[in-house]
Amino acid sequence: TRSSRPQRLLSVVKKRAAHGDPQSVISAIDYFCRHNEWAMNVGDEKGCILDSVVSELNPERVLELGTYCGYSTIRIARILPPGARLITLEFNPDYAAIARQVIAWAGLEDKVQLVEGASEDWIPRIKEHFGIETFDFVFLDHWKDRYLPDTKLMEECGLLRKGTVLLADNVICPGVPDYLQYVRSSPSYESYYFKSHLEYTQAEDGLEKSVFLG
Ligand SMILES: Cn1cnc(CNC(=O)c2cc(-c3ccc(F)cc3)cc(O)c2O)c1
Ligand SMILES: [Mg+2]
Repeated sequence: TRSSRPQRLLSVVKKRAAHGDPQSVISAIDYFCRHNEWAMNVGDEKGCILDSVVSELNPERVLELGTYCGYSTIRIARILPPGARLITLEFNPDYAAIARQVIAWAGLEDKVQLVEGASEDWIPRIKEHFGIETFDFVFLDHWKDRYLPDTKLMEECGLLRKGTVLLADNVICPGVPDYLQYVRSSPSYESYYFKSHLEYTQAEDGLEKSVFLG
């Protein structure tokens, strides 16, 4: 049977990118998705915004919701300070299996822990399972109808502290209207919209950066 899109992405990475070189993995995926086959990675344009938010914050503890093929996982992990850790949750086992190989090809497996399962099942267990108090940075890129309930769940589980930065992908396309309304109207958040484009296209999309005020 035909290979899957994530399998095709992994084979491009192995063919075009240098083992242990995260930037070459990022470039190989972006080239393929722009010239051969679109895929729902955060992409190069929004990826540069992600890079700037992460490098300004220099987070020690990072949570990513929605791994897909690991593209944003390696974008973040490649610029984390030594000793920093990224936990990434992926519901789909096929995506997770590909992502593990992409992360390993980039040589970043020591900074990343990929966990398979539903975010609502894992979020309440992160503290005791990973020995983590709170997160410094959270990247939301999973199912769009889970952004708001999972954000409320992270608040309830005490995983956010004064100053924790949430960065949400796709706030325009496909869109997360309930999440946007919440973080923009809640007194517990200070939000900012980075206008950009849907990965590899000219359609509008953007990232919403929301600082938790406690
Ligand atoms: C199945 N699945 C596993 N994870 C997820 C969560 N991600 C998305 O849904 C997602 C979707 C799109 C997108 C798709 C079609 C379209 F026409 C326009 C945009 C872009 C993204 O950046 C995304 O993150 C979905
Ligand atoms: Mg996305």
